[in-house]
Amino acid sequence: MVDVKLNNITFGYNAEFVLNNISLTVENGEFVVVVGPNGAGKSTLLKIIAGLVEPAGGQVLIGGHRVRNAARQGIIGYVPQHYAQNTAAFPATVEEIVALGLVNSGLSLKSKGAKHIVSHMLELVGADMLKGRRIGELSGGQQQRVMVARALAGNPQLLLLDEPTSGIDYAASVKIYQLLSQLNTTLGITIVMVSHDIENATCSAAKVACINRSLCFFGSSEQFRSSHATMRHLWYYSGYTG
Ligand SMILES: Nc1ncnc2c1ncn2[C@@H]1O[C@H](COP(=O)(O)OP(=O)(O)OP(=O)(O)O)[C@@H](O)[C@H]1O
Repeated sequence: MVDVKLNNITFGYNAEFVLNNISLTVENGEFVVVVGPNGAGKSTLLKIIAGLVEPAGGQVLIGGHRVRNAARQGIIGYVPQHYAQNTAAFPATVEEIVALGLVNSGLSLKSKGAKHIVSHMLELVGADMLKGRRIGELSGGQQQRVMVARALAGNPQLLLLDEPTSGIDYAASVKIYQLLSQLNTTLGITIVMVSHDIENATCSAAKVACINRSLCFFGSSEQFRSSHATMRHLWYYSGYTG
């Protein structure tokens, strides 16, 4: 378990200002969903937490360490956005994809130990029956489960997920949220997830961070759901007029 501290994070792509002075703390073992309209900077913020993008200003601390050190130590598991769409023609099997999560573990990916971990991770996400299948043959929901298994293989203390249910049907989405809740409560993994599915995500996550380039709201999911002001702010900036 680790906590995540964002201190005054600021970022822009070229001339475009994307994140403005964002500060928040995700406590040890907490499950936080990041919501906000399209273009709000959610994916960018997640990439900064993952250590994939360097902020222009401010600091990210994961368990008290600078994010680059945490990434090197394998503390972070990251599931990127739209993975499913990028893999259609990819020839690797599910087992091979999940084994990639072990590249920093020091284990040979062909070793018995690696195979054991891969099987265990696939069991954990309910995808063990898929292990010999090619990743590109799987449905979006199945692929997302495999990607969560890959992220878990490195034994992360922090799991970052960028829209894990995008393009996935309602029933499969609910199963993925249930899986994440279970991983959070049984393994104590800290989770930060970007999602547009406010209804389901706020049922699984204990806290919500609503951003629209700045932090608009950070508090409990119950508070968020009952806060009409927050919802109005969110929809106003997303162009929603209903
Ligand atoms: N690599 C990039 N180069 C330049 N601009 C980018 C890049 N990635 C994102 N942006 C811009 O930064 C802004 C924030 O993008 P980001 O993907 O972080 O938003 P988001 O909240 O995740 O959006 P969505 O909900 O649509 O996925 C957008 O205006 C986007 O066009």
